[in-house]
Amino acid sequence: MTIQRRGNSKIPDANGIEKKIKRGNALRQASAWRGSRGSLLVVVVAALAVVGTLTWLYLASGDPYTTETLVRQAEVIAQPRVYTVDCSEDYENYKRYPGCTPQTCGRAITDNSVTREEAMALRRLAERGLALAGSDGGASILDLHSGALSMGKQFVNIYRYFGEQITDVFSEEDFRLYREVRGRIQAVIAETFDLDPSLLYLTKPTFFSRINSTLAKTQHDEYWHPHIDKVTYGSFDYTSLLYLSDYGTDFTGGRFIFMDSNGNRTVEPRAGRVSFFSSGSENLHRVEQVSWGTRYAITVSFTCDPAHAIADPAMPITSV
Ligand SMILES: O=C(O)CCC(=O)C(=O)O
Ligand SMILES: [Fe+2]
Repeated sequence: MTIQRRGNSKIPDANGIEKKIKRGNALRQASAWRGSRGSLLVVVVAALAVVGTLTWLYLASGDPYTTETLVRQAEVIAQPRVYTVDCSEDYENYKRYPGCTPQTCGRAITDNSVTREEAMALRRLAERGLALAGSDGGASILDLHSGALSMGKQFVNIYRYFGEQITDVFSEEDFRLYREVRGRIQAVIAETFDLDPSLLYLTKPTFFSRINSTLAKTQHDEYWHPHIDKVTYGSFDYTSLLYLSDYGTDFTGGRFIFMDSNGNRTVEPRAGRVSFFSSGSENLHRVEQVSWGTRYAITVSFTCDPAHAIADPAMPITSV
């Protein structure tokens, strides 16, 4: 007799059960994955919404802090490029001199007042003077008016320290060139700010600066701090800077930066370039740290107060 396997089709064998279990597991895993994929999608969509909203808010409110280059080294500016800014209240703490005290404030740059040849001659003068000593740190100054010269961690008076020897270093021609250039800077400041040039006076300090990337040794080497010239120097009403070397080729870093409430505005030094501005807190500024090379400049500044006027630097009268 044939033994029939009854109900064979209905009762699954061990293999069949195993397969079902595996299929069940696979289905459960797939649905779990579908579930986590769904929540991931929600997170991504939410993140995109947040980023989108922030970007929109940022663009709608305007870039809160920008850096604008007012003039690049390679440009040559024939006519002063003038930017007016509202005058600060600083001038109210000082006696006003009609025809001179800033009423319109601002900043301007020109490459047309001093030639590159004149700038090179002044740079050679600075190189010769500063070669006599110089700071141990990265910033040295030479003030032809007072005679102050950086030496190590302090200053010496070149006219006293070197005596008659100074006539081997500087010539009458050097002082004539300084005077000539000072006069032209005075004229362009007066014209730009609509002043009577005869009511503007050279004031102190007026100095050559040489900056390199050597580590600062004293506070005098820390030229990069933001400052306001009228606060730092008191007598200044208009500051001018005559650059004697080129940003990018003679040095890197060392750009001049106007620090406005809504951003930085930079001037890239160029030999022969004159940058000038009213000296109050409307023109808070700093110099970027020099990262390579050597930067030369002259600070030439003017006051409206005759009591703070100084004479042009001159060769001291040496005894015969
Ligand atoms: O050299 C410069 O560009 C700026 C110097 C300066 O800020 C200053 O002499 O007060
Ligand atoms: Fe300054």
